[in-house]
Order: sequence, then C-alpha cells, then structure tokens
Amino acid sequence: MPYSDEIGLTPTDFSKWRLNTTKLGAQRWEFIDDKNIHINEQSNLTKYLLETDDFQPPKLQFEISNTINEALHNGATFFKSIQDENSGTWPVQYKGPMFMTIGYIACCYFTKTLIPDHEKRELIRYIVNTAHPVDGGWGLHEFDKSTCFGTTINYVILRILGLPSSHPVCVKALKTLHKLGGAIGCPHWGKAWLAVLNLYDWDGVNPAPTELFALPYSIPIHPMKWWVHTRAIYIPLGYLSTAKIHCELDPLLEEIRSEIFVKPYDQIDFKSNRNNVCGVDLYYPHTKLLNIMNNIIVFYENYIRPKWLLDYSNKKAFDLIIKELQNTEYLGIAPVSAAFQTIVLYHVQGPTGDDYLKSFNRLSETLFLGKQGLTVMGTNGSQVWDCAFFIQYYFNAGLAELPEFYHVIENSFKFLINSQFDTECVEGSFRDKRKGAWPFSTKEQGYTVSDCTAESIKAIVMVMNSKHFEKLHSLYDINKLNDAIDVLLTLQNVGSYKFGSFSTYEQIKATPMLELINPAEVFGNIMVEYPYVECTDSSVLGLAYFNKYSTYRKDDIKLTIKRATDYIIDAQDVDGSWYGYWGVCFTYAGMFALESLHEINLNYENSEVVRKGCDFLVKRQLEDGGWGESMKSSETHTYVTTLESLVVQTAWVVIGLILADYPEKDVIRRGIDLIIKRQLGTGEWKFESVEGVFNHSCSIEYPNYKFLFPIKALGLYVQKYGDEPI
Ligand SMILES: CC(C)=CCC[C@@H](C)[C@H]1CC[C@@]2(C)C3=C(CC[C@]12C)[C@@]1(C)CC[C@H](O)C(C)(C)[C@@H]1CC3
Repeated sequence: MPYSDEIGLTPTDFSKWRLNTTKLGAQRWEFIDDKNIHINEQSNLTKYLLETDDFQPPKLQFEISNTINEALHNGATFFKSIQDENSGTWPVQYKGPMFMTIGYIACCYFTKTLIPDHEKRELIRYIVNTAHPVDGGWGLHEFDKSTCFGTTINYVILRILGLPSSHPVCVKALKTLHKLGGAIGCPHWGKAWLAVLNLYDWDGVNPAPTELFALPYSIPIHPMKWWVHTRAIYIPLGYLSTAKIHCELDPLLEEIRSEIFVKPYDQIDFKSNRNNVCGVDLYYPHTKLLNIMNNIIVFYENYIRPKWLLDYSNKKAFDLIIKELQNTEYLGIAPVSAAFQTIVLYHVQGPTGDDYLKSFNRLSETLFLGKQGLTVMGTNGSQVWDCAFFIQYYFNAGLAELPEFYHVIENSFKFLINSQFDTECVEGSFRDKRKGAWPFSTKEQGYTVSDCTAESIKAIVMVMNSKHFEKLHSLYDINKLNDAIDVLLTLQNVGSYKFGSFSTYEQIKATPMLELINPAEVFGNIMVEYPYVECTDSSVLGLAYFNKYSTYRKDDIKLTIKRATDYIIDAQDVDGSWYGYWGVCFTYAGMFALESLHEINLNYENSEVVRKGCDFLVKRQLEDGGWGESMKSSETHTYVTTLESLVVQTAWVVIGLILADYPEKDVIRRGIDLIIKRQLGTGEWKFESVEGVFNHSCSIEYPNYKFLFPIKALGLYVQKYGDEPI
C-alpha cells in the first residue's frame, strides 16, 4: 500500500482516469466525469499502468513455460498486450528526477491557473510517496538522500497544492530542511524557481545575463554551442533573472516564506548568499573563475548595464524562445526549459497570448499518472527509443514474423516512420539539419538524437527487408533512410577532441573547459556535448546494418564505422570495462560495446578487447547466476554490485556475452535461468531497480527495459543454442 494511503491521503477514483494518445505519440491523462464512465471504457493498458485489480493479463500460449522459448513467447505476449494500439507505442511513467514538477506548479501559480482537484490530489500523493522514509525530505531523484534543493522545492509544491504546514508530512520535511540550513542554500535552479515564486530575492541568485545570446556566434564559447539542454534552460532563465520577474506576493507565499528559512525573511541578506549552496547538494562546486565572473557580472548589472542593452538582449532571448517553440510544436526540448519559457511568455504576452496558451497547454503532456500518483516526467516520454528497440528485438528473437505479433509490429512501424523529421528548424535557431533523423520521444519534440536515429534506422531496415511485412513496404519511401544517414554522419565528432565518437544531440561544438563556468552546482558535464560510448555504439549498429542492404554512401559509412569503433576500443578502461552514461552502468555500456564490436566481427576468440570486456563482466556474476549493479557505479565510476541480481542488468550482460561469442555457455545459461526465474506466471517482469541515469548523479526509470532486454536475451540465446528445457 502506498504510504499516502496509510496516512489518509486517499487516491482519486482510479477507474475514472483515461490515457489519451495521438498518432504522433503524445500522451495526456484525463479524469472523466461520472456520465462518461461507461461510454469511454478504461483500457486494459491504463489498468496495467495504474496497477488496478481489474487489469486482465493476456491469455498465454503456454500456461506454464517448460522451455526457454516458451518463456520468451510468454514474455513477448505480455509486452504485446500493453502496447497502446492507437499510437503503436508503450506509454510509461518515465520518472525519477524530483526537480521537474516544480516547473509545472510554478507556471500554474504564476499564471493563476487553477489546478483541478483530482490533479492536485495525485500530485500531492506522488510527492508524499517519494519522501525519504527516515527524514521525510527529498533529493535530486527518487532514491537520493535528502537535499536542500529537493526538500525545498517539493515542500513548496505541497504547500502550494494545499497541504497545510501542520500536516505531519510537512512538519517532518520542514524539520529536515531546517537541519540542512533552510532554503537559503538551494542550488542555482532551486533559487531561480523560488525567486520566480517570490520566495527568494533575485539578488541572491547568481546572474545569467542574456547579453551572452547577443554575442556573435563566432566566439568559441558562444552559448548556442553549449549542450542543447543547458542553453535551452539558460535562455528563459536568463530572461527571468535579468528582468527579475516574480509573481505577486500573497498570504500563502508569505506563510511559506516564514517556513522555509531559518531566519525571518526580512532579515535575510540574500545578496551575500548567492554562492551559498548546502554541502549535501553540492556535486559540482564553483570554480574561482566562475565566482570572479559572477562578481563582475553583478557589478555590471547593477552599475553599468544600459537599459537599451538589457532590452536588446532580452529581445534576442525572447526571439530564441519563440523559435524553440516553433521547432518543437510548443513543447520545448524538456520540462525544465519548457516551464521557464512558459512563464516568460505569460509575462510578455499576458494571459491571452497565443504562444503562451499553446505552450502552457503542452506542459500537461509531461504529466504522467502511476500507482504512486502524478508527476512531471524527465521528458514527454520515451516512445521512439522503445519502439526502435521493440521492433529490432522481436526480429532478433525470431518473434517478429510470427503471425501473432504482426499487428504490434505494424503499429510500431507506422509510429516510427511517422516520427521521422521531415522539416528543418526555422532560420536563426542555431539548430543543425534534422530532416531524416529521429528524436528520443516524439517527432513534435523535434530534437535529433544520434543513437535514437541509428536504432530507428536499424528497426526500419529490418521491416523493409522482411517479406512477411511486404504489405507495409509501400507505406515508406526507403530513400528517406538516406536522409537519416546524412544526418547521422554529420554527428560524428571529427575534431581533435575524442575523434570518432558520437555525442547525444549534436557534435561537440565548444571546449569542455566551459565546465569551469558550469553554474548548476548539482550536475557535472552539462555545459557542452561529450563523447558517449553508448551513443557511439548505437551509431555503429545503425550504420553497419544499413550498409549491408544499401549502396548509399558506402565508403563514407565504412570510414565512419572505422573511426567510431577505434574510439570504442580506445574508450575501454584498462580493466576491460566501459563506463555507461545513460544506463546503470558498466553492464549497460558493456552490452552496447560488445554488440558494436560484434558488428565488425570481433569476438572473444579473435580480440583481446572483447576478451577483456567479457572477463570484466563474467567476474562480477553473482551466486544466483545473474548480475546486479547499483546506481552507485554511475556516481563513483567504479563497479558497485547489488547483493541480489537484477533482471535488466542480467539481460544486458547475457546479450553482450552471446554476441561476443563467449565460450562458456554455462555462464550464460545461468543468467538466462535467473531471468526466467524472475518471470511471473502472467509472462511479465516487475520493476526491480532503477535502470537509467543522467549526468552521473540523477536516476531515471525506463519501465519498458524490463521487457525489451530480457526478450532480446532469451531470444538471442534460443537463436544461438536452440531451445532448451527450463
Ligand atoms: C540536467 C538537466 C538539463 C536536466 C533535464 C533532464 C534531461 C537533460 C534528461 C532527461 C532524460 C535524458 C536523460 C535523456 C537523454 C539526455 C538527457 C535527458 C533528456 C538521452 C537522449 C541521451 C542519449 C541517451 O542514449 C538516451 C537516448 C538514452 C537519453 C534518453 C533520455
């Protein structure tokens, strides 16, 4: 039972929630009224997502699985049953970060938009259910220790949503916040949200001058050469902070002011707290250089900045915001920047502003309901990424061409082909060519991701080469894949830094020395693009697979693959491991690296690199036959095992070992046994532990991984060794 139920915060009536999707994969939760409850039936998928008792698991072909193939088929049947047929995707609560919802709440409060009661109740429940079980605070992500940032913003949300300060949840959280020194020590983004809500003085927030965006692009550290997320956040944040925008003070805010600090609000000298960050939060301390720069900028802002220059650069920032909205169908790249942007739009255009209204409306697509309540996710979903894996893995596992899976593949294929970008970004938005590429979530979100493009290419080539799917071939002009290849080839880093690698959204455009002025305090490595071994691996996989079936740019592709695999080999650590940036952690990267090396015919027998890669993983096999890695691996850059194995990581290792032609079959079989042991009678696997991570310190769940990777692992095993009894 969720904690919220135990303390009397009852959930809304779950039978009234509906998940609506569009063909392009947008997701929106709706709470319907009594009249419509029987007209608009709740789907089985919704029941699954809300974990209600009336969820109907699918009828399985094998009531009890006696062989590996039967277990595989059952798993695949379960996963098939939770596809959203309308969009062809697998909607999931892509949760983990605890600093997303504040944006939505601040937007609603700032714009005086009432949050309906059912939404409020579920938002409260989610926060209450993720409070730290001992001290009642919150951290950066759902499994973190309590921090000043997490505790402050989530406390503020609860209060704004109507939980009284005397409520035991608030009392406990506030005690923890005060122990941490109160909200004064929030890191930069926390201070910014508080300042927007008039709970902190902008003088206590380090500057983010919009003049930066008015500089000529030729400057090597121009902000539009930073990582796409960081620049997307600092444009509207810069606007809000230079214009010192905040909402009106009201009695509730006055109360909150009196609660979250350890001193009376009027007695706080905010100016002297710009660099005060609570020790527990500090992941990436300021450099001396940043402090000096901040002092100079503050002096400039207070005494030198002419009004005309401020107006001019804020106009530049505003224009960039409008362009971002045009490029993303008003979604914005991700929820943090989207919320800051929406507030800027409201400030400039007022409550009836067209852009403001559109932008506000789309914020709801990042809200997702689950058993624990409603929360703002890390992005507007993981649709493309999951579909690309799904199609490939059903092919890998020998399932795709079975008649019972025809329709799920068809749905997903249609979604993927409709998610390919077919337009370029608007002029002057500092965005690269995107036509032909794919994003991580939906086409409307509009941002190319290297590995999402590569994995989608591979999935589409599989369907287009299968006679079984002949009827679908006329739906797609195969030449469109050439555009995808064109974009993917431009993404390889070919400068002197990390030659041959691939990053996430763009090539590396500016020096990592910019990290010296990283103002975020809670994240490292966010200023520019970096080389990522997983993105490089996937890019190799997509390119190599395409190259087998097409004559298009054959030599360019070969050269790119050569450079990329050289990079992958070079990125291996002396102990044989690869550090994974986007999944937890060495098991994730190990799988991708071994698969990409397999693509260039390197295996355990003929390659020292592969041998070391496998041995590193095999040494970490647990007694129970599987593998389990803690999120601490990502934080400490050292393999930290869990006590018991985890299904997803076991699958990652098994896939890597099979593709590397690891010679000891028994080692692999024990991993397979663990995966099967954890499968339920319904064919499904349950959530065990967080699978994903970003910026080394923040966890994020990928709920579809617990199906995708076990299915691939079992399937590859059967393809290689034949079916075996369990
Ligand atoms: C520190 C900041 C700016 C926080 C906002 C959160 C975003 C930056 C995160 C949330 C989800 C996220 C981890 C994601 C990615 C980048 C950073 C994201 C968007 C990418 C696209 C990077 C490439 C990866 O291989 C993969 C495709 C798995 C992920 C998907 C999610």
